[in-house]
Amino acid sequence: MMLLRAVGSSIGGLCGLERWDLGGGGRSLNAVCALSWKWDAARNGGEKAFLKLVGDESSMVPISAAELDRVAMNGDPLEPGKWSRELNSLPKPLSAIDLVSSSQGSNVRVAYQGGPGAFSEAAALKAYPLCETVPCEQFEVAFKAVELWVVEKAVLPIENSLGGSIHRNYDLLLCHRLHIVGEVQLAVNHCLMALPGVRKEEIKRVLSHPNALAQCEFTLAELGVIRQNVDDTAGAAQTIASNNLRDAGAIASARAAEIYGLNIIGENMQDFANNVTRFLILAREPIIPGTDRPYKTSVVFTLDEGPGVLFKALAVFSLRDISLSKIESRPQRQRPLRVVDGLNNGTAKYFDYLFYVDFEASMAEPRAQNALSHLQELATFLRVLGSYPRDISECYPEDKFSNQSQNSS
Ligand SMILES: O=C(O)C(=O)C[C@]1(C(=O)O)C=C[C@@H](O)C=C1
Repeated sequence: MMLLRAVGSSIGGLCGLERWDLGGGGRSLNAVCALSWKWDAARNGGEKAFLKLVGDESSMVPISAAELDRVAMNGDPLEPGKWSRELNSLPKPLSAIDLVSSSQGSNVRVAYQGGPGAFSEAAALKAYPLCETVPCEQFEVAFKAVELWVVEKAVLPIENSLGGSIHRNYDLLLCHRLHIVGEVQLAVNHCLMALPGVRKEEIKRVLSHPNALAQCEFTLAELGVIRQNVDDTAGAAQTIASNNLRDAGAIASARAAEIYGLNIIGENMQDFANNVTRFLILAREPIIPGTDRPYKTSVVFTLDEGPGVLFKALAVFSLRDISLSKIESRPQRQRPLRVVDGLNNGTAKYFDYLFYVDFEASMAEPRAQNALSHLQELATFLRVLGSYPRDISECYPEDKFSNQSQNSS
């Protein structure tokens, strides 16, 4: 079964999504007919239109608005012989070179929260060095951008070594049906920056993302400045530059200082030098997990009440020698309290939780499959969020982190 998707998007956001089932074998002619039919709608909306032929979901071919123009100029799509030229523009078989560039993210659009120069953009570029990064105002917009085919991937922060979990993204993982296909760990060096000529002593307030301000809490307290939350670190730098704020500094990346023309007046502002943020890479489709490298699997589940249920749930992993790398619990928002019959004193009300667990095995391994079928017997709800390669790359280019952990052991 061949599918055709056309996505119209304007610079600022998504305008529409269409999906046709073309039936088997209709890839060429039917696809082009459907394209010229769709062209009017896309053009009239002043949109940049993309056509994606989907055999398996990985063989996407975007067609530009100029190509759409050319197809439309050719007139009646059913006129015999008209389409032989168009057939030449159909997807070509992948070459080894295509595979190398696609692993680098060439032609991949990656959404992140914040503006150019945000740490999340750096994480997206670490994951896909050749990708096109797409800034989003909120985390939720990045989730939706993937769901609505505006981008192929989103890279979003999930935890930081100083600040802990980014709970909003745990909650959003459950509200959306995206899959975790990878992770990126990024060393975060917070710089204090201000307009050229402004000295540290002149700064009365510091603007940044709340997570960034929290990571610099002690340092900023020593400076005695007022802290002001903004949507992202790069946005803080931009606000100072565009409003010519001489009494304010921003906590952001060195790249943000460069982009917005600010001077760096303090480096490594975070309370501990080795500050790392872990990001998740999200996509519409899961990857097929392998066993060729270290993998991680992320699941979320709920449990009934009863003695030792959480202990039993976690034992399914230890029984099979599977290490857990992270446990997080979040209250169940729609049903926060669970009423339980108390022994002697009537009923008690407890918070009801969702448990998020990352374990170090691939879903391709029988021990992981067995652990999850065991967990399913105990859980009232279980969802696999993704099984993906662990980020084992150097986080600090100079390997500062591992030297220090060796020294301290
Ligand atoms: O504001 C940014 O630059 C971001 O990318 C956001 C964010 C976060 O949400 O934690 C990402 C990395 C750092 O931990 C600080 C801020």
